[in-house]
Amino acid sequence: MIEVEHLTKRYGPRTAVQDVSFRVGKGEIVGFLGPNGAGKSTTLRMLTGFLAPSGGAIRIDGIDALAKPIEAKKRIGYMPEACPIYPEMRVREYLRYRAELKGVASRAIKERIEIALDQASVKEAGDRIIGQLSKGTRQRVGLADALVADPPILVLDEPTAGLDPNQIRQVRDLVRGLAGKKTVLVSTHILPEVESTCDRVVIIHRGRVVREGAPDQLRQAIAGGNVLVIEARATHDQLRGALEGVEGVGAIESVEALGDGRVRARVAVEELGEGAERVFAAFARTGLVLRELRPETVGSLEEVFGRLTTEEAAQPEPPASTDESSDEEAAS
Ligand SMILES: Nc1ncnc2c1ncn2[C@@H]1O[C@H](COP(=O)(O)OP(=O)(O)OP(=O)(O)O)[C@@H](O)[C@H]1O
Repeated sequence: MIEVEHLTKRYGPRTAVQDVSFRVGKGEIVGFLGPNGAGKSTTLRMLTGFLAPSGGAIRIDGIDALAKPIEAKKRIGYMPEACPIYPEMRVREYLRYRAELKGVASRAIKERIEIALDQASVKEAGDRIIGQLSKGTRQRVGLADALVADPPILVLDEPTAGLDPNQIRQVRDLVRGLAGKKTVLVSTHILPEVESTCDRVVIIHRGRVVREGAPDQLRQAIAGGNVLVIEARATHDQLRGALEGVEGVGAIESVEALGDGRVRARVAVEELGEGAERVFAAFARTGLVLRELRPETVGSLEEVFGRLTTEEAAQPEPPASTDESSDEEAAS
């Protein structure tokens, strides 16, 4: 449904998005994850037709979005980061205005507004003045706006930014509830958000895609193979001696002295289960006390992200520009 190929955006000499390619299949919920300034909003604005790319291609539901931007836009409900909502309008009045703008047939507008209010869990605020709503409720009005024309694709830019934990949960539930019904691309810099709502994650850092996969796959990929964590009452040399020549046991990747005659080591093994059995037997043979033996796991995607961005941070910064203006803003 969404195909992005070699997308690039330069702001003067600064390249904000560089050679970004990814796809979002029909009915998929994909998280677009990256730290602040990674290029998420710039990418989303390009693929929703609000910003002209410097290079690359975008296809929305098979339509070339650069050649036929109006056709492509009709298929997308876009919720920008700072949702432009008119504070003096009432919610239903605003959604009517938006539905008309989006070309919803006039006989269908009333029903579409009620459905969108319901989907965004904001029905109770339908007759209230937007300027008097809490930030969370306003955010949900933005979501109702994205849904009002019943587009097959939703592009949501940080929909939970600035919300309290309760409101965040509501928005997450809502996005999850769209699974299978809509194709969703949702940007965030918050990892638990993608873990709990997304089928797949595209991680962007400094304008480039650094990883892509299911949240679980990403965690495994970064765990870096089969590693056992061993804690024993032993010296470094005793540990090395116990593991020497044990079948299926590879390099000792690190050893840490814990004091009190204990060490903790990370050891590469060919296979986790068998490796653990063999390490256990080897320690039993030597009579050394084994205190802990477990596969190394990466706790959360938070850690994955930390590792990825640290790897990337080792690379030099792209040249900065003082020109903050966009070179080719597209008409909305
Ligand atoms: N109009 C602009 N002119 C110049 N540089 C810009 C402009 N808009 C964004 N940038 C720069 O492009 C880079 C990517 O910004 P972008 O807003 O896309 O990041 P983001 O991942 O959405 O981050 P955030 O969550 O902070 O919005 C940043 O370095 C930003 O400073």
